Amino acid sequence: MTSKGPEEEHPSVTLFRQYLRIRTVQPKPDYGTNPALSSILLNSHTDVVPVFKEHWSHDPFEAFKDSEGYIYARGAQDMKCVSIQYLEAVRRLKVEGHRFPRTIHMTFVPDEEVGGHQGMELFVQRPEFQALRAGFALDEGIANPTDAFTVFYSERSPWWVRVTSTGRPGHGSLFIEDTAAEKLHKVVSSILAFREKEWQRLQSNPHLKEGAVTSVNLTKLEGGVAYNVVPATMSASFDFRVAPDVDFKAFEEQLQSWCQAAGEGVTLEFAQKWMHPQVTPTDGSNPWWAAFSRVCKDMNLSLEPEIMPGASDSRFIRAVGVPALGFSPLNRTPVLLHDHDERLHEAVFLRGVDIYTRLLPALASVPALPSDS
Ligand SMILES: CSCC[C@H](NC=O)C(=O)O
Ligand SMILES: [Zn+2]
Ligand SMILES: [Zn+2]
Repeated sequence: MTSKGPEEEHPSVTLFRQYLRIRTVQPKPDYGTNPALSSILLNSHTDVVPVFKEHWSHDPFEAFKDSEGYIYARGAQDMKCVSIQYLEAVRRLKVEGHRFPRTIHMTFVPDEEVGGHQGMELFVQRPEFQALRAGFALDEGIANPTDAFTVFYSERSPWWVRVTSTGRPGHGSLFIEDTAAEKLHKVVSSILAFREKEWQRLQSNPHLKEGAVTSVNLTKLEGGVAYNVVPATMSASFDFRVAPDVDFKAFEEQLQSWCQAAGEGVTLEFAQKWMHPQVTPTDGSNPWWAAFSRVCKDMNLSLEPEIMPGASDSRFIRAVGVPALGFSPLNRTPVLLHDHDERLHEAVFLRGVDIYTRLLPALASVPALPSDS
């Protein structure tokens, strides 16, 4: 009755024995932790994007698991998987009685999918965020269909630009000069020519990944009231994602000059203009990268470091000086974030828990850094 094998041991006894193993011997007790060091922040967002239910094979909020083990749901990849993988890894490490020098914090934030303006953007400015004393953060990445894992060290900056063109109105049957439409057409042509140039640059260089060039899409055209009325105003909206190595001032001047070249009365306004691109180094100069990549090497995981094409909450974290990596431990998985039939195989999900279970001890044990004092 007293002595059982390790599998059968009462969990309370296991916990007791783990506690006994911590050498809290005076006069230099090893309490295991060092709250003076900066912490590790595990961030995830809780919101998900909308669904077109009719295009789904299963109810996107049922989390249906098929006979092969694929779990279908909105958020299966982006990014409810990561939230639970963090929690499960932390739970596992706690159950095993591990203590680390650095504290691990988890944040579950709202509104990432609509820009984070009421979420992480505000939170990083709050005293509660400062109180976490984050030294390094992990946040979401994107699945990788191959054997490799993608890790993001920077992001492109979202610039949402609305170009408004004003011109002479009149009857739709006449050759009216200086119309809003023809001037808007010029700006649209200039911007779409720039798009083509960036696309070609990406296509022609196999070393460049999507996030390394600037993308733009024409996403809205507005204006007009009737077939036979030439409107005095028309507008076009563009979603630019500006690569981190671009000279932002020169780029804005380029946009202005395209508007000016189109004629009088063409102006632009920004609905979103991120101006603080930051790069988290992925070399030996960054001890967080060293710890992260060392674990991946030890686990035989191959990494593909990239610039995130879209925008995540990482940009707010990096902008307040906290290095961050965007990493969702999802390989051999088609990229289905924001798509119909978003799904994740349960084995990939579980493997991700294993990966965090190895990553977190390494990150939370990075020795004291100059930035810690
Ligand atoms: C730029 S604010 C919107 C943020 C959004 N993030 C995830 O998709 C994105 O469009 O990248
Ligand atoms: Zn996301
Ligand atoms: Zn998303």
